Amino acid sequence: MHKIILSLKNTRYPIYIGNEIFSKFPSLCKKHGIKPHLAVITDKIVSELYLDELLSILKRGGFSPEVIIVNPGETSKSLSVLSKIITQLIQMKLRRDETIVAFGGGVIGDLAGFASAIYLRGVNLIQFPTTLLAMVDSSIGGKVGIDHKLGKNLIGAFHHPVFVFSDISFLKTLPKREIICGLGEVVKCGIIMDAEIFKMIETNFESVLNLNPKIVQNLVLRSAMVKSRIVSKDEKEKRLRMVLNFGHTIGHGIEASLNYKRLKHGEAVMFGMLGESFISLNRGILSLDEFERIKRVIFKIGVVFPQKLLERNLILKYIGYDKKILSERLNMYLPIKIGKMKFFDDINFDEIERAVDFLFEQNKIKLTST
Ligand SMILES: O=C(O)C(=O)C[C@@H](O)[C@H](O)[C@H](O)COP(=O)(O)O
Ligand SMILES: [Zn+2]
Repeated sequence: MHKIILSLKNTRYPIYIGNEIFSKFPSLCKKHGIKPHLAVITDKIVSELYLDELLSILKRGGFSPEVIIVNPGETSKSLSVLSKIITQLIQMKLRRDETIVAFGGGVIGDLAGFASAIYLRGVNLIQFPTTLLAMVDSSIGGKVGIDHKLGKNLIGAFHHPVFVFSDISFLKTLPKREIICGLGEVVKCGIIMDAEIFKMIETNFESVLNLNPKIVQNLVLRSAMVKSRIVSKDEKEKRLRMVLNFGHTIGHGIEASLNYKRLKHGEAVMFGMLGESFISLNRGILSLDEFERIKRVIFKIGVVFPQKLLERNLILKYIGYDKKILSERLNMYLPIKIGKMKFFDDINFDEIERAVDFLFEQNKIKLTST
């Protein structure tokens, strides 16, 4: 089992990563002083696959878990679902020094994480990600929150977990589409900071998709390290952390325009990365060669740009509501080569428009997953 320490100004916490480490979970909870009474928040899919096992290993370890189950999918990141969760937490009398375990993918991590940030003004959180996307990205760094109908993650907080527990063996039951979503954030880590990650996907794509444990564990580890390094330098996204938003300005606009249906976050981010790389290409700061590499990898991953469902102007409208734009000017990091980004504070909305138009021109993008 590997351990990465995320160090922040006021706290530090470990990210445990390994293959088939599930049984170690209760002893780690004990090591971190977790009280016996805890709330596991999960979704219907994860609960059908893994909840019995989690509950039995927790009970065997001396814990008394209670469970809250929500519907899977981004639409659960809403005020109404959050409110139901809070009601259940009150009814189960979860105390301030007790813990919520976010057991699931990115939606559960964000939603249960946000519940843990606001319930009784904050209780302990353990991030137990079960999807690739959650393991490499959303479980790390403390961003928790829900969506508003006008935009993604517009309501939220920074609330760090006591620890993150990533067992890559959970990926065996993950649908290919979810693996692909996670790969979106992995590719992002490659482009923004670790060219080796990008190369691994370029050259070992089939092994990654077939979940070769050695390669997958390496990708999860390297991506978690990229994320930890960035968050530890800029916890509250004053500047450097904005690099993790690569692909998300356009990506969030696409997701919101579809009302968070049809395209998943990681898929939308892939199109966002392609669009935002196009801005770099147009500015002459990214070579055509590097741009083509990015495009090839994204096309190879084979996500669908559901042109027929998308409306250019709606996407642009939602991009305009994005918090990155709401706060001040259009600031963003753009790739200048694979593995290296540069910050710009002079992006104008025309460039975003042209990038969105470019995505619509990519007729070659296969319609495979709708
Ligand atoms: O942790 C971060 O910082 C990120 O930007 C990671 C993103 O991949 C993630 O989707 C995040 O939730 C987006 O945050 P937002 O502040 O742009 O809503
Ligand atoms: Zn993301």
